[in-house]
Amino acid sequence: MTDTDRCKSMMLEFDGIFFDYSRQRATVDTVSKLFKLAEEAHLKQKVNSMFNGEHINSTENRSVLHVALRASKDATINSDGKNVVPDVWQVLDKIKEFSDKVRNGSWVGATGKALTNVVAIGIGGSFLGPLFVHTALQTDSEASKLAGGRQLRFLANVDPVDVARNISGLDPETTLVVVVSKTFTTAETMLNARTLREWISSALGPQAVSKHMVAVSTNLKLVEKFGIDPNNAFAFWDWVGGRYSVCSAVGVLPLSLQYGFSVIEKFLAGARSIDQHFHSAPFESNIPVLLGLLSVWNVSFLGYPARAILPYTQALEKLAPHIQQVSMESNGKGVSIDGVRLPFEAGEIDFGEPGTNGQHSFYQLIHQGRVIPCDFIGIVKSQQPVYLKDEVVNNHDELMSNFFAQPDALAYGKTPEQLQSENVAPHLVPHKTFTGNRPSLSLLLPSLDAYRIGQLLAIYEHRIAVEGFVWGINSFDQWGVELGKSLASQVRKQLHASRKKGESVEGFNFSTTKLLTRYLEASADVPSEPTTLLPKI
Ligand SMILES: O=P(O)(O)OC[C@H]1O[C@H](O)[C@H](O)[C@@H](O)[C@@H]1O
Repeated sequence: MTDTDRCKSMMLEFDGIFFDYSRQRATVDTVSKLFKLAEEAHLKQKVNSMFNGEHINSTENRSVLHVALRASKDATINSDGKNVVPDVWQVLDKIKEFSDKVRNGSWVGATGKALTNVVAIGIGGSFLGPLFVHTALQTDSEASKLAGGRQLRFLANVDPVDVARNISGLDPETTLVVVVSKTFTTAETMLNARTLREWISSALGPQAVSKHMVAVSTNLKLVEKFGIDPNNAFAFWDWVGGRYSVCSAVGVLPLSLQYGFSVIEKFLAGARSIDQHFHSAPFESNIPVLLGLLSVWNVSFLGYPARAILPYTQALEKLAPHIQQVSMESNGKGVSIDGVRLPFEAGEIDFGEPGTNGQHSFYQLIHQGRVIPCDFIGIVKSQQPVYLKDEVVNNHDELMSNFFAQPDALAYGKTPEQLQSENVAPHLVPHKTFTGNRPSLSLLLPSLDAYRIGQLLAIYEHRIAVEGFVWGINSFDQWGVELGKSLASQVRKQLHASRKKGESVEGFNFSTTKLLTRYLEASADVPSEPTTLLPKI
């Protein structure tokens, strides 16, 4: 087989997305062995089980049906014997109605002013996906026109500095707060929600809360208990994992408030297109399956534990942070789905930055240090073309020159012989040598609008599921986040007891006792009496 034949067989296209994996360290034979591995792992059956609503998240006894969130109205997707699609569309219709009202000014704040600013409070899956999509849409021409005069901000960290940043320059009279939490118990989100409730009610009176705060949750009882009108709550379901929830009200509500429902409907349609492809295409032409198998190849067979996500557009600057959660919370597991300790390491270390910024930061390590398989993501038509008449190329071509050059630099490198023929000083030859043979793959999207963003999201979601299915783990639970939470609540109790009653630090190991004591002593001037203090910025 010639190299051209090999390359040809490692390129494919689906619905406008061009995928080239010819720069992987894999032969055609490797790929067919990976298909055999997928068969051994019952990949096809596992994918079908997911789409059929079986309880594949066995440790939480739940189905995994984020695909139902973007199903068309007439589709049937069952969970526990019930078609969930009508419920999904009932919420989507409610979001459309509510977001239209807020956007056209028929839903106003307590003082009669239109609500032009939205602060979405949420963390983890209730934050990263919506932030990624928002950041990607901000510079899209259609979406940005529809967002004219409106602001969408995200308050995630429990750090009061994040509160200060989020309310800076905002007027409670024109602000709508959307509290987003699947459980409605997450400590960070609930404290931030109480903080912004105070911000609103101290400015406009407690009765203003019903006009200025709405919620997205699976726990509607707790929403009501918090003081949010249940009519202003937008539901989703326990078969939607937090990190897979951007297509539920978690993302659709804040994004529709900012851009209008019609734009977000296109985003859902893009994700749906990939869902259908993933569900039905044979492995050889299935983009998420190939991506997932190649990741397994890189991690488990070649021993490269990390992956760099390198989109060549600033609009995708929040893709890597979102994928970090989807991938690392899903596949960072130590035992198989049956609870048996894995004889290999699952999961992948994900990080990334948009090109070209990353090139001036960590690419040195990728070119000459450790081997990090790279995802290069390029866009054919820029969201914001710029062309200066005296320049050699337009600005997007300049960006894309790097998108095309970097994978070859990684793949082919530069040999000492080449350097010698360029008369490089002998003592510099080892420093200037590039070993090459460093794997990457390229995804080329025709443009970056709501539809393409939906496709990209679903490609990564399904790729990560494929990896988990092949590794034989449960990609849909996250028990590893619990221990830190319970230890934090022990610390919280201690801080309360020490500040209010002067109790000394007890029950912690030597190191934590020392650190806590020092922290308490050095911040003894912090008010311990109940006074309400809000950031002033
Ligand atoms: O949406 P919530 O219930 O507030 O949860 C927010 C986040 O909490 C935890 O950190 C989980 O590990 C995440 O998966 C989840 O997205």
